[in-house]
Amino acid sequence: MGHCCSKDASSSPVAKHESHTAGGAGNRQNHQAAEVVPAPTPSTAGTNSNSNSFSSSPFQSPLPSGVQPSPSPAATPGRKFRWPLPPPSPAKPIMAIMRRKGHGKSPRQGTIPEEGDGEATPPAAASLDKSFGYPSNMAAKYELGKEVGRGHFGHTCWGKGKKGELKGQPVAVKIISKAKMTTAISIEDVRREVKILKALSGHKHMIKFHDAFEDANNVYIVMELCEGGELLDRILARGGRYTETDAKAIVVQILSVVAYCHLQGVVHRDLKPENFLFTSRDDSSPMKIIDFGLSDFVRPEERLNDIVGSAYYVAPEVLHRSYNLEADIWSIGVIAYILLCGSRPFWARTESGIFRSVLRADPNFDDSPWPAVSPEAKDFVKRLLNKDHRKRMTAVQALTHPWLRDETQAVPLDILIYKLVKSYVRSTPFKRAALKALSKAIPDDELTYLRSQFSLLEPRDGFVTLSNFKSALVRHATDAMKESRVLDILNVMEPLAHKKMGFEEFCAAAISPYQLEALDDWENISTTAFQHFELEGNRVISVEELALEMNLGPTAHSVVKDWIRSYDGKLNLLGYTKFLHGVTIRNSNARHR
Ligand SMILES: Nc1ncnc2c1ncn2[C@@H]1O[C@H](COP(=O)(O)OP(=O)(O)OP(=O)(O)O)[C@@H](O)[C@H]1O
Ligand SMILES: [Ca+2]
Ligand SMILES: [Ca+2]
Ligand SMILES: [Ca+2]
Repeated sequence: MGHCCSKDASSSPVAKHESHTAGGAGNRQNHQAAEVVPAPTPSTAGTNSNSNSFSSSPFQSPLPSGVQPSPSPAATPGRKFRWPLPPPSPAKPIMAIMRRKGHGKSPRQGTIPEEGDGEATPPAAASLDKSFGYPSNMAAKYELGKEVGRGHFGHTCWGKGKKGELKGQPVAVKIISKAKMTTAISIEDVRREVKILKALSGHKHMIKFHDAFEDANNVYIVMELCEGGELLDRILARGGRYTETDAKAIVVQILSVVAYCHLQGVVHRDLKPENFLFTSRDDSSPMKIIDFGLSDFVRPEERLNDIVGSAYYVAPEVLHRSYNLEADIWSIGVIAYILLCGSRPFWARTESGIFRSVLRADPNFDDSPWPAVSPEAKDFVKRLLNKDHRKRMTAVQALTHPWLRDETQAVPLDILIYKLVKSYVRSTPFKRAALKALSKAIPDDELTYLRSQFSLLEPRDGFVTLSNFKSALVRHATDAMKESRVLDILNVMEPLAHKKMGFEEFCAAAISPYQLEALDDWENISTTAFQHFELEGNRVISVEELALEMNLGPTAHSVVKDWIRSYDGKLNLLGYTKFLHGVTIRNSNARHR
């Protein structure tokens, strides 16, 4: 059902977005094959339970006769049929009404955000300051032409430089109406969009920013013009499915630019095929990432809590209001899934149905074409679509995954190693011994990644210290990194200042037990690791001491008792793996730390 029905539709931002949804879809149909049917918007969902509403899509095989699609995949775990999913048509933003920064609501496991979650308190529009400090003389520098694209927040026009370097050059001008900036948050979003575009311009898959202007009615963002259309349109034109080779070329470009954003402490929060543009019509044209309208700066350890993005692509932890960079990785998983099979991994007719699916349903990897997809590709997608954000690969790790690995390409620096090494140098000797044993059991695939990261730290005589970590970050810093305060993490890595770390110890420091646990081979890995631990690190430990090591309260004593062998007072295998994870008993159902 419509999500804005309980609110004053005329003034709610949702209503505005809804109307733009319609405009966007109509616009798209003009330049696309007529048979492409966008997914139903929630406002039509309640009245239309007919599976034939998608029958004209090029991706559809018809449902078995008499089978009604369930409105919620998650609610029907034992179902016999998986209905064919609709095509990946333009996604609309998650209802703006759920957007509440710093809203005191703590994430609750298993709750699904609904309309009205988060109070809608439209501030007096008159009190909003809509001046950005951008120059107003756009007409002097650029000529404006016809519309080339439209989103929910703005439309984009063709333009041409009138003077200077860009004289005679085509550009794109995204026009964002000030009338639609009805909250302080939406104004801040535009300010941040410009700031981020400016700071990140430079990567080869990043849209190049030229200028920002404003007048009484609009903000204008002048940028490089991409003439090859959206990735979404190419997916649709191909009938939804890419060969693995073609999918790889797309996914590598996405990961490469997202790895760059992430190192700078920028989370995009709206990764979807609509937000990647090809520079030219050419089949082999490179792609550029656009639309930082929902992006934010984030420190490595910070948790963001506002629910933004597009429902089909939103990560579960975003719905739980506690997330960081890994949320983007989930969205890339959704895109990769779509490229490889032509359907969405999480789908339902209503927004809350999609959320339920995101939170609880396992994507289908069994039906056609999945049996014909390589095991590496499947493993790749599964490791992006892990519901536990701690188990997900980072963008850099994904680039070094066997499905994509390319020895000829430079691997970017990964902020994850800073987080992990930081925890390592601040942990107890017993924990470090446990991690050292684990590092001796890791598969070669993981070593490729670790080697690349270690060499990016430019070790001297095989050793790194805090200054190596510092200069590696500084070497890659843009203005965005100042804003996101990524460099702050170096302050808490202080124990490394007077310590030299060789590759062996780096491996122990820069591995994540959570990520390793997600591997099919985890049982073998942990058993082998435990054997090393038995030889070198397993010492006698009391229940009290173990609880202390793991930051557990006295109530946990009865649980950890079972992790210690009665005959010699050392950890057993179960205790070892639990200890590695640092499970907190009381919070073991809270997935966010
Ligand atoms: N640099 C560009 N060159 C060509 N077309 C562009 C460019 N930037 C944006 N567009 C077109 O304009 C559309 C809208 O731009 P953008 O995605 O930035 O707007 P938005 O309103 O924030 O969108 P959304 O609804 O996804 O939030 C894009 O989907 C694309 O088709
Ligand atoms: Ca769009
Ligand atoms: Ca967009
Ligand atoms: Ca946007």
